[in-house]
Amino acid sequence: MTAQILDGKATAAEIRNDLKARVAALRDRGIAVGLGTVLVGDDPGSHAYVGMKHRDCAEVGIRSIRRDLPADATQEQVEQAVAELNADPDCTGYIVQLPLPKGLDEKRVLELIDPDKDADGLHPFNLGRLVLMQPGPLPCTPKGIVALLRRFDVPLRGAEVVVIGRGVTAGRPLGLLLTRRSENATVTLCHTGTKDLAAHTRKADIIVAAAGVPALITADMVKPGAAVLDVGVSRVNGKLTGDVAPDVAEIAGWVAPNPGGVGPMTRAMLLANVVEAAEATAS
Ligand SMILES: Nc1nc2c(c(=O)[nH]1)N[C@@H](CN(C=O)c1ccc(C(=O)N[C@@H](CCC(=O)O)C(=O)O)cc1)CN2
Repeated sequence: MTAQILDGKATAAEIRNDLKARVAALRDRGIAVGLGTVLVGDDPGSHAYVGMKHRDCAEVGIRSIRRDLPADATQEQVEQAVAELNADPDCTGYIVQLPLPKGLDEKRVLELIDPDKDADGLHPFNLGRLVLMQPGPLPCTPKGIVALLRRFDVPLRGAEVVVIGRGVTAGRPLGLLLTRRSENATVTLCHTGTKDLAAHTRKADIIVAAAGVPALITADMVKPGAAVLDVGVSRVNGKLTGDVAPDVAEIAGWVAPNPGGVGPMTRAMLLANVVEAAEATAS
């Protein structure tokens, strides 16, 4: 079997096209949409992701607001950037690019974001809404994963899903999303303390690997026909490497590659969150 590719790049382009029309409709009603980013330090990956987010904004007609701070920025400087975006009427929503450099209090920074401008859905208030299944902005990677699975008709209802990684941007909120009544999947959240990972993955209809361990998932760990989504990113000898070994595509039914799978969907969902927030205030 050769897996069908869950093409996040093409799907994200379709979503941006739809968002472009919605941004234009808002503009016709006199409502401008603006996305802000706070980027601290020199991490090449973070710089690349933030650059791509602003490029996407330009394509869709969303105004970009950048606050770039040096690697030695103090907690006060980061909090000041957040306060400025909270107060900026041109900023519909914004994100603080993660991870922040060591020594900065990430939790405190996220808590200072105005929950109504929280384009990442990572403020505790909005994560609480997700737990309570109330409407609100959803974290972009899990929202993108669900949109990708739906776009390619991967069955979710009653599916056994194994998520590997309990991080706050991907694994943990994904478990909450997939167990909503609208998705109705059964989720096992695996992590570094999981005793026999393969015993879990072999039973799964869908595997989402977000551990950041190169080639963690190999073909012998996958049930034939399962969907496998690669979210993890590591650098091996300077080359970006995902969590899923290439031979998995020979046994899986669907594969979300990395790059080209979940990453572009994460960015598309960020724009969607900002547009949805603008539409909600306009109605
Ligand atoms: N504030 C946040 N920080 C981080 C998040 C997040 O959702 N919010 N998630 C990740 C990184 N991330 C978003 O910022 C992200 C990861 C990957 C991509 C992407 O488009 N990747 C491309 C490949 C890019 C390349 O070639 O380097 C792909 O997969 O095709 C976008 C965003 C951690 N931080």
